[in-house]
Amino acid sequence: MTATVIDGKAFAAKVRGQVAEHVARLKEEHGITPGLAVVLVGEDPASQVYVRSKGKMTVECGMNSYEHKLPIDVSQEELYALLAKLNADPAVHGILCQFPVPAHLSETDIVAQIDPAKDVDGLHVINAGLLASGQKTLVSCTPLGCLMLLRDHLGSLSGKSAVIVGRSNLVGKPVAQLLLQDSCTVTIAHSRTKDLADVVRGADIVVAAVGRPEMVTGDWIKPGATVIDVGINRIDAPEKGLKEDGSVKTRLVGDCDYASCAEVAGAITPVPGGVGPMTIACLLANTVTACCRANGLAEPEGLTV
Ligand SMILES: Nc1nc(=O)c2c([nH]1)NC[C@@H]1CN(c3ccc(C(=O)N[C@@H](CCC(=O)O)C(=O)O)cc3)C=[N+]21
Repeated sequence: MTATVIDGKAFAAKVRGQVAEHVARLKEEHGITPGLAVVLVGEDPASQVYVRSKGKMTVECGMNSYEHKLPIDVSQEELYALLAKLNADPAVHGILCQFPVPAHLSETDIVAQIDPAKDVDGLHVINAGLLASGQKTLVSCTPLGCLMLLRDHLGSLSGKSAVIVGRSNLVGKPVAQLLLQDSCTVTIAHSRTKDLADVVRGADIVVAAVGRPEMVTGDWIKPGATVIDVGINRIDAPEKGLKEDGSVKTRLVGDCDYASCAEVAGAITPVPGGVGPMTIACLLANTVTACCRANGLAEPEGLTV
């Protein structure tokens, strides 16, 4: 058997199309343009690429993009002052501080400075708590993207057994909350889980979010299961040769060993082209949602849970 490939890239383009429609309607009917502010500290090349791509797609959807680049040695006070300014700015409906940040800053403390109503990353404890208690909130982009892909592929998730490998606040925990809300029987497995492969073999739905390249192999997968690979790992690919500067070329792999998992699974998300593009699409969706809520307007259907 060969798994159906879940095309996250195509689905993300569809979601961005829906976002653009809502944005156009907000403009026409209410004269409002949603705005997303992205804060980047330092000059990490990978982060710069992501931030540029987010800004480009924000504008493509008809929204305003505000990029704030701060030097790597920016003080906590200066960063918090910027966040306070963005919190107070009525043209800004979503705020995202790109992670990772330099060691002298704390990601937890940064998120706590962001107005929960503008926390389009869904990371503020208020939003995490609202999600955990089943209330309306802004849901983290990657977990929301995983849920959209699963619902699209499987329809109802009710009664299915889901095993999430990874317990991070960014992905594992919120994905578990969302799947529980959709009536899955949820297990959160992690590095200390005993007989991890056996646990995963019981799952109708596997969400791999550990950050370990190609850790989940085909012999862990129940035949026909749906596999969502959240991992984005850049590994050396000497078979591709050398870059101009003499360093080894790299390739992107997930937390699943794609070839062996695809032989057993019913469906699987590829890396790249799976969950990654959905993360950005959901960030844009969250910005529209936050904008509608801020203005007391009806929320876009299909873009929230
Ligand atoms: N506050 C914050 N929120 C985030 O959501 C956040 C963050 N910080 N820091 C970094 C991670 C990473 N992340 C990705 C988003 C899209 C792709 C994506 O679109 N990937 C493409 C390929 C990209 C490539 O080729 O490098 C794909 O999987 O097809 C990947 C990774 C968001 N993050």
